[in-house]
Order: sequence, then structure tokens, then C-alpha cells
Amino acid sequence: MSFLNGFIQFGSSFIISFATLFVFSAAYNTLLHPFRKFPGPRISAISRFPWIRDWLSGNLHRSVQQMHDTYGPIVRVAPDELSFIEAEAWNDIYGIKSGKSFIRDPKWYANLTENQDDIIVANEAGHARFRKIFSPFFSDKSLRQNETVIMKNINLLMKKLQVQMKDSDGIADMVKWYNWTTFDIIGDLIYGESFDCLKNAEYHPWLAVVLQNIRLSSYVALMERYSFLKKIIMSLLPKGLLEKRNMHLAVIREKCASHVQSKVDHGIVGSLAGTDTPLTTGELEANLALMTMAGSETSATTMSAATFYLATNKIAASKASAEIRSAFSSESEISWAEVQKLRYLMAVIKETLRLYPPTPVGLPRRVISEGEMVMGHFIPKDTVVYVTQYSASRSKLNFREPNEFKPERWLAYPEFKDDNRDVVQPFITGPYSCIGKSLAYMEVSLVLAKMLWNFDWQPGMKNLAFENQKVYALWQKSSLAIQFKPRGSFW
Ligand code: HEM
Repeated sequence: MSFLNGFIQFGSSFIISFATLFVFSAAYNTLLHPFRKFPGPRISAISRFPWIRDWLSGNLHRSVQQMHDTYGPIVRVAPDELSFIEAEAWNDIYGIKSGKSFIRDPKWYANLTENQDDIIVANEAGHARFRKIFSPFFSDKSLRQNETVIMKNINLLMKKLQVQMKDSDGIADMVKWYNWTTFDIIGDLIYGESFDCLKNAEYHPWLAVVLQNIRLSSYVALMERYSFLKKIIMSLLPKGLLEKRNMHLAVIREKCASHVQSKVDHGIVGSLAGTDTPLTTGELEANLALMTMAGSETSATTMSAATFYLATNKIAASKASAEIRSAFSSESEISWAEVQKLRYLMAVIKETLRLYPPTPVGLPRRVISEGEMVMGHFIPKDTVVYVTQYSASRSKLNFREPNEFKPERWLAYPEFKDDNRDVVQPFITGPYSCIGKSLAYMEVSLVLAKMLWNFDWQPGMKNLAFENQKVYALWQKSSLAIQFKPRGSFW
């Protein structure tokens, strides 16, 4: 009995302490916090719980968009966190002050490799060192040298799709095919060998793991924030996810080790693995693990989304296909140098990146200096700010018909003259921006050019629900079944 009484007493004191703490912190957040003047839902100003709920349910991009629609261009999405949707905020938050005043929020960015920093989570000096080492591999010169290898994979995609079409009445799940393509390309560029997903027309077991890791990273990010809840969060993890993360690392280790032994001199590994290298083995593994994921998933997302928008927009699809078919007299003329001149195709890609940015939620920056100005507002130390791409793109404050796919807005059409195009920064800006931007443009434009050259797409498919996806930092894409026919066949 005395044990029961003790237990009840302990329980009640715990609840009272917790409730008191909650009331005090809610009062502080509402009345005294430096962010009290910024608009947003009251519950989000008091507590981070709504943010956690939306983050874990994959709906954060939608809920932040609703907040901006309701409260305007600056919103308090959590007690110590502001989201912006104006172009000037990019430079203020991600520009040259990055690294000195703003860092990637360590409470959000999860370390993919245990105890080993990669370019994303490294400190300012570490980041600069990694960036210097890896930048040459993503330069225009290097990409031109690798064009044959990239094209080899894209040509294989075309061939395989032609075969598949015969067997499936022209229907193909393009999410799958594009994932395979970009993964094979990154395999060639990093490890000097393709993963052969296209050849075998199936997921390499590792790719399946990489895709699963996206979901895992959202849980790991929560663990970084609430380390005292680590055990509970771990127990909520979908079964087997952690083992898969370990497998991801094991494959990278095995790939690096086998390259060192065989002294293969192509691919990034060929240049950087071994004894005479500016990186430790751990640093190399961590960065390659990151790039394998960052360099394949995001480009595949862009290809899938562009395909979705073209398949559901008859006029845009026929303009894009007419442009390509009149620019070349044979498929072999299609090259990176030439596709960059296709204005409509480039506008299609930009419009896709606007409506379906591969990193849709805010990439948070924590203030480490005594405070900084963002859009004329003082942002104190240890608070978090970001631009939310999905909300910025879909706001009426920035675009006419924000939810409509209109490549014409990138081509100086007068009806879109007031669009705020500078707010669209899918690769972000500044010293921490995407290292693979040119590679991404190259892959996406060549793939789309060849798809439009080789196939007639069933026009105006209306029943595709591809926009309605969940986001766990990156999009959790469902399948995308598109019907094609070899060029010149009739529907
Ligand atoms: C459409 C495709 C892509 C998009 C939209 C994209 C977007 C981004 C964004 C928004 C960031 C900043 C992340 C942050 O600060 O949290 C980033 C960083 C990065 N991306 Fe990409 N990316 C794409 C393709 C690629 C490709 C093909 C690679 C090749 C490996 C790549 C490698 C990286 C790396 C290594 C970083 C870290 C750069 C640094 O910290 O200096 N990305 N990317």
C-alpha cells in the first residue's frame, strides 16, 4: 500500500512539475520571447508539438504553406523558428554570412554515418575543406568529360523502355525507371561502375536501402533534438530500418576498400581512395554515402515531377516535344551543349523545380552569432530561420496562378511579368549551395529531351495524383504510371 501511495505521489509531482514547466514556458514564449511579434498559430508559438506531429506524418510542407497563406510572408512555425517566403531572405540567411552567423541547425541535420562528419554536417572549416576537394568533380569541365558515361545510361533507359512498352501496353512506372537511371549514373561517377539497375530492370538492394533511409533520417533528426527521448523514438522506428542504415554504410565501406585494393583509377573513389589522399577513409566513406543519396534521389524526383507535369499538361507537352523534334535531325545530335539552348525545355525544368522542389521544407539555419538581421528583423542567437521552398512557390504573394504549371512564366510572357522568380532557389544560394547543380541540370535535361524525342506521351492524363505525396525532408514518392508510345504511333 505504501508503495502504491509513493508511486501516486511521485506520479502527481511529476505531472504537476511538467504542467508548471509547460505553463511557464508557454507564458514566456507568448509574452517575452523575441519572436512574440511574429504571426502564426498560437499553439505553434507555445509548443513544438504541432511541428513534430506534421514532421512525423509527412505533412509539414502542407501545414507551413497553410500558415503562410493565413499569416503572410513571415510565420512563426515553432516557438524559436521562423519561416520566410520572400526572395531577399535567401541572401540574408544562406548568403555569405553562412558559417559565421548561421549554421545548418545541428538539431535537424542528422549525421548519416556514426561519428563521422560529411560535407553537410561538418563545421565551417571542415565544410570548406570538403568543398575544395569535391568541387572539381562537379565542375563543367569534369561533366563534359563524363558526358559519354552519363549518356550511356540514358541511352540504356531509352532502350529498356522500348522493350518494356511492348510487354505492358506502353505503361511504365517512371519513378522506378528514373530512380534506376540516376542511381546507375551516380554509381558510374562515384564508384566508376554502374549499379546495373537499368540492365537488370530491378532495384539494386542498396538503392532500396537508400530510399528507406530518407524516412529514417526524419526520425534520426528528432532524436538529435530530443536525445533524452532517444529510446522511445528508437522503439517507434519502423522495423528493420536501422539494420538497413547499417547495410548502407557496409556497402560503401566495401566499395571503397575494393577500389583501394584494385587501384581502379576512375570515378571519385578512384581519385580519392588510397594512401595518397587528402581525406581519411572515414571522411571519404561519409561523404560518398551522402552523395550517393543526394546525387540520385533529388534528380530522379525532378525527372518524375517534370514527367508528371508534362503528362497532365497537353499544351506544354506538345510545345516541349515540338521544340526538341525541330532542333535536331537525329537522336545522336542531342548533347548537353545543345539541350541547354532549348528555351522551352529549360523553362519546363525550372517550372518543375518551382512547383515540386526536391527539398520542399525549410532547410534550417541556427544563429550562432549574437544575432543577425533577416529582412530587416533582428534574429537573436540560438533561434532558427529558413526559407520554405514549397510555400514560397505556391504563394499568391509571389506568383500569378501559383499552383498551375506554366513554363511560360520563365519566358518573359507579359501575364507573368510580376512573378517573383528570384524566390525559386531549388539548389539554395551561397557557399553551402548544391555542389551537384550542373550535374542535376545535365541529367534532367538530357533525360527529358530523349524521352520527348523517342516517345509520344498519352496526352492530358488527368487521373495522376502525384502532387499529393508525403515529405520526410525529401519527397516520399509513390509510383507514376505513364503511358507512352514509340514516336509516330497514334493513340
Ligand atoms: C535536382 C537535383 C538537386 C537538387 C534540387 C539539390 C538540392 C540541394 C540543396 C537544396 C542543397 C542544400 C542542402 C542544405 O543546405 O541542407 C544541396 C546540397 C548538396 N547537394 Fe544537391 N541537389 C540536387 C542534386 C544533386 C546532385 C546530382 C548531387 C551530386 C552528388 C548533389 C550533391 C549535393 C551535395 C554534396 C550537397 C552539400 C553541399 C555543401 O554543403 O556544400 N546534389 N543540394
